Amino acid sequence: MQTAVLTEDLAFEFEDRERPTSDSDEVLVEMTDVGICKSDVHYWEHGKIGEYVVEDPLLLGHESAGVIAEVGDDVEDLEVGDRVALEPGIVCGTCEHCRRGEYNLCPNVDFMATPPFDGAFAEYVAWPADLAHPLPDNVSQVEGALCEPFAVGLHATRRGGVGHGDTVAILGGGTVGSVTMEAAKAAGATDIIVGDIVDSKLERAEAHGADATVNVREGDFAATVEDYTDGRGADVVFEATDSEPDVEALIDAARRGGTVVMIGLADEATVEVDALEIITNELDVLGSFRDANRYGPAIDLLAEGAAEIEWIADFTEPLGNVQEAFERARDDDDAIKGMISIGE
Ligand SMILES: NC(=O)C1=CN([C@@H]2O[C@H](COP(=O)(O)OP(=O)(O)OC[C@H]3O[C@@H](n4cnc5c(N)ncnc54)[C@H](O)[C@@H]3O)[C@@H](O)[C@H]2O)C=CC1
Ligand SMILES: CC(=O)[C@H](N)C(=O)O
Repeated sequence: MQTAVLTEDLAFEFEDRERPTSDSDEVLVEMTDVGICKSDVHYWEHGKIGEYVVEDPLLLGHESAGVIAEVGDDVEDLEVGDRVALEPGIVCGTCEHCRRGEYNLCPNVDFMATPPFDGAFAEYVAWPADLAHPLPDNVSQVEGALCEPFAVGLHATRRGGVGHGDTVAILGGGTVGSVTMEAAKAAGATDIIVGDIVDSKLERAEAHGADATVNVREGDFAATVEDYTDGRGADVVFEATDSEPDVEALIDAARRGGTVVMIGLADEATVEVDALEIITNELDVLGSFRDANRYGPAIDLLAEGAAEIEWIADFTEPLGNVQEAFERARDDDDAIKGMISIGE
């Protein structure tokens, strides 16, 4: 089968690899669509994210969907031909976090496209059946692949306790900011303010439900939220940029007793914070990492039309054009999400 491998020298090479077979609890999936995550772009450009270093050839891609080609002997609920979204983290199931249901925090996770674990830039992937989520007829393969970031947004809005009638402010209008906006709307938020540094991202956010936007290179995020809310502040504020987090702006944008949820993973994230502002305004400041048990809700919301996410996908390239696709994902500020189609 064809694969696109990121070599130790950070170049893409096409490698013919043996097609995997499914173990008894696995399905073999013929991949169709894989999103390019900014973490994939980061590995390609820099060879590492934190402690994770590309030391051996690696398949990138962890936002993926495909069609089942083979079913392991012990798999009961899935059939050949089923269209599925693949949840990318294989967890141990026995650590404290797995047992608490917060398996996104499992320290023993094998996560696709995170060294040394291969991702989905391959024609076939053998994957645990319980992480292969069937897609209803009205949920597309692209939406299936984008369930991964959408699940991140659903987890973050759940962490933040977004509820009916809430005002939500989101700093960052890229993939994570956009899916968080969709998740917040689905959770009942009625007022959404988005900040970014790229005008086209703000226009896209407005077209899909943002009530107010601000380019934070020209205007002030917290002041915009304050103006929109007549001085009250937002119930829940999300950090979804890839830059050093402007924690003061996030705190200032939250109402007294409100919540700040940090999602973005900046290279440089050590910041000064006025703890008194957090204490005297009784703010909840929370982190949000990946997701646990959000694929089911993600697929249900898409199937019911309660959320739309396909609009974040701007361009699609075949696996053979992976280099060009990554260059565009890196260079085109107007594009939110690039997709790789496999098997074309
Ligand atoms: N905590 C988690 O579970 C996850 C975290 N992430 C992280 O979230 C961050 C965002 O990821 P994506 O949305 O995929 O990236 P992205 O590149 O699609 O979006 C980032 C957005 O932030 C904007 N931005 C950059 N600097 C800004 C600033 N100073 N103020 C306002 N906006 C600014 C950019 O213009 C862009 O629209 C990354 O750091 C990524 O690693 C991604 C997935 C899961
Ligand atoms: C941090 C990322 O971008 C990625 N989705 C991951 O969960 O590793």
